[in-house]
Amino acid sequence: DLRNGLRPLGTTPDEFQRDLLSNLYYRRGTTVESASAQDAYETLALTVRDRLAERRARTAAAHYESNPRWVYYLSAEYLLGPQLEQNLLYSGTTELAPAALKTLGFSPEEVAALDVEPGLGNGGLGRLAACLLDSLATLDIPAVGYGIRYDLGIFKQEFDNGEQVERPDDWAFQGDPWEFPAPDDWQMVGFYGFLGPEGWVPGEVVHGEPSHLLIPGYGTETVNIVRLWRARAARASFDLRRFSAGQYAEAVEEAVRAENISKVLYPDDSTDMGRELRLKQQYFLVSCSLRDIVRRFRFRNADWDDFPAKTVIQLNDTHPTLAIPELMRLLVDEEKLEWEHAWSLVRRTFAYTCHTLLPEALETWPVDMLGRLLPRHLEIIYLINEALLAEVRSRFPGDLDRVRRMSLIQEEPQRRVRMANLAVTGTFAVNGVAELHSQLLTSTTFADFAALWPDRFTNVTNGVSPRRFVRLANPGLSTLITSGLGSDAWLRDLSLLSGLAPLADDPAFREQWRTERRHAKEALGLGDPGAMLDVMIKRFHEYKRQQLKLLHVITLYHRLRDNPERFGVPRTVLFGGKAAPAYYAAKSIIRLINAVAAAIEADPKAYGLLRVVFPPNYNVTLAEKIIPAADLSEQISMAGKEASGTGNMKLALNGALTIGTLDGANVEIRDRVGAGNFFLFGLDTPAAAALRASDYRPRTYYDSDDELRAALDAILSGAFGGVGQEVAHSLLDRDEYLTLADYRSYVDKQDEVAAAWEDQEHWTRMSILNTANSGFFSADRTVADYLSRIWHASPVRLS
Ligand SMILES: CCc1ccc([C@H](C)CC(=O)N[C@@H]2O[C@H](CO)[C@@H](O)[C@H](O)[C@H]2O)cc1
Repeated sequence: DLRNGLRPLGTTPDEFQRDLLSNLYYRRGTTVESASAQDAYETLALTVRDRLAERRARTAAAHYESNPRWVYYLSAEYLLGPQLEQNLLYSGTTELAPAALKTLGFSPEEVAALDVEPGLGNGGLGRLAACLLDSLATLDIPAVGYGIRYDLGIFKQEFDNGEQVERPDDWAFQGDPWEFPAPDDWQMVGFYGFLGPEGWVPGEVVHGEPSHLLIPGYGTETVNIVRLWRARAARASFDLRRFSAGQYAEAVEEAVRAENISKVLYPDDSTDMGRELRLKQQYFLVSCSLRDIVRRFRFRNADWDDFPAKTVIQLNDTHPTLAIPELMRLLVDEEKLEWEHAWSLVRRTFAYTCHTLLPEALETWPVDMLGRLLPRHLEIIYLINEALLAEVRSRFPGDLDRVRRMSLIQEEPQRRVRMANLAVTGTFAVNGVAELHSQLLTSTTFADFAALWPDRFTNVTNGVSPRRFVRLANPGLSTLITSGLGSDAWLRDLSLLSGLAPLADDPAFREQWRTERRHAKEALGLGDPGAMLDVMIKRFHEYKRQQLKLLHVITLYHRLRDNPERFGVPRTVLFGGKAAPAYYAAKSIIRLINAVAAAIEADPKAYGLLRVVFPPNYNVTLAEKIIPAADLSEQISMAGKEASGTGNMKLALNGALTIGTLDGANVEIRDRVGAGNFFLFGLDTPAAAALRASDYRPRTYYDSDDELRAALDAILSGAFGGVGQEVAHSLLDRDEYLTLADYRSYVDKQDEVAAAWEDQEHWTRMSILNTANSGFFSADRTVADYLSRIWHASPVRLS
């Protein structure tokens, strides 16, 4: 191993420079004279990667040595973000890169622009997975993330005449210097077929080929991995006979069919579309990953009874829930364990995190589709259901409704398998992602299961990586925080931020704070740095209520035109986010926002007072630029709908003030930063639910509120490029998420925001206190909670 003759890679500028050049020659196969920016980027990446790979080798050796309890994170999505800056920071080579690149004739900015992020996720769920992996490594926990290596990630968003258009995201067409292909660890996955006397006989077999990316810990030696599976046709599937007969398409048909499984990420983040290919993707992920997990277990263990002691598998929402019947199949059909024995192992191995409250986001699969694709798994699900319903009947005799509600099989209108019920039944722990969310799960979505298994339910409030979303995204403010606290220990213990609170009373520190924030706004270059930057960045969904923010913008515009004294302070409103391609209502809101933005931009009266900007293709890279510059964070979802939110945490940590409802983690943010440092408005969850359940008439709000009526009438009249009437109609007729009911409270609260902004000393004080009191929202704390409440794994420190 490393100590035997392998010289550790150097950390001096010369050694780094030398390694960069040798990588340019020997691994990139080019010279300084003819090196392109892409050559420079890839060479730098390899040079940095080597230093992490060295730590990876030592980590793997230590993990093998200690045969620890492993945390396996199964997720259909990972939003890892751009890798270069992070790996430079985590390998301690940030300072070495600029000089070395200079010898190749390129600047760090030129090269960083080529650092394309792997967009292997939609939004919150995918980014949370990435933040948790970062914290698992930083806390030296033996862990592996498993996912799918989609060829095409989340679509690129462009605007055509204000309309969202989707372009394929071929993120790795240049190859990815950060990944390690490991085709030799391939796995076989079966689909379709029939149940013969000897068990399941698959009708189609594909290969899963893994590659992994390094997940370095910050301020520690540990380097874990995320293993991503890519579908390939089983060996030699190319049909030479057909090819030589000129049937070229047929010759590669099987290969294309196989590769399609990991071809593209499904861009929906809240509605179950029930596509068969998505089900194939989910089974492909869990089958490859479980075989790999069993292979790793077998390295050091022989007794199946040790499996739950050595292994905890976290299901990131319902998407990998097929792992439960798949492990049952492996243990019963292949390892020949007794059913009950296998079931006791399975239930002690899996845990499930639910990330939503929207009924339409809870996945259900048609029994006939699942039965055709995975006949043995349907059989196993039926057997699991039998045992479940027997337990329900014995605990709640005669309660047929409860049996019907809890069954893994929905009978009406179509027979479908309820993946959330299966996830709860086959796991030892179920958690929501914020206090309010977890409460609502046990009082609504999973109330029946909470009555049956109360101890199974817990909460783990989300968190975010302080390294990526403060240190890397906001280096200026980070330096000021470190100087204010006297050390950068806060990067590994974010609770230390509380030491900033006294500095909120220090005018000099406040001045520096404002200066750093101004620099971030200038760097963003979207709107006048002196204006308040009011930011709403998240996926588009009617429950998140981008439409409410838009009604406020139109109201401000009307005030600006009709009674400027009520307008308030110069403001730039920034929207960022994608809508699922098939989500028509969300795309209408995007189009209307762009139309309103254009109308205001074209109105000289608005110049310097009000501006709406909507940079396309919001992703992790853009988030890192926008978040440090934001003054006001819009967290305005209908109470009871946003499971947690994580953008809210990133913005508060960077000193933005939040205007928000008592929803998701907003509740905990407000509790920690103090009610005086948070702009609360709107109906809370019980009030919203009551109004929703009553005969809510949105039109009454239209009739009784002049400003609201004026705003909706403007849209209806086609004042904004003649678009958006359908948005206004749906608000007046249905308004499922109580936008009109919360309008007045919101607009009035925004007036308070404007008044607060007038007093910059007061605003800066609140800004510093938001950062100081948001240490709780570190993903390190989140992982520590998962460890103490669910995972119970221990760190393996490298000597
Ligand atoms: C079936 C289609 C589908 C795909 C993805 C999802 C995700 C669960 C949606 C998601 O990203 N949820 C978000 O998860 C974040 C991390 O926990 C939370 O902070 C957000 O509140 C939640 O909306 C639901 C349904």
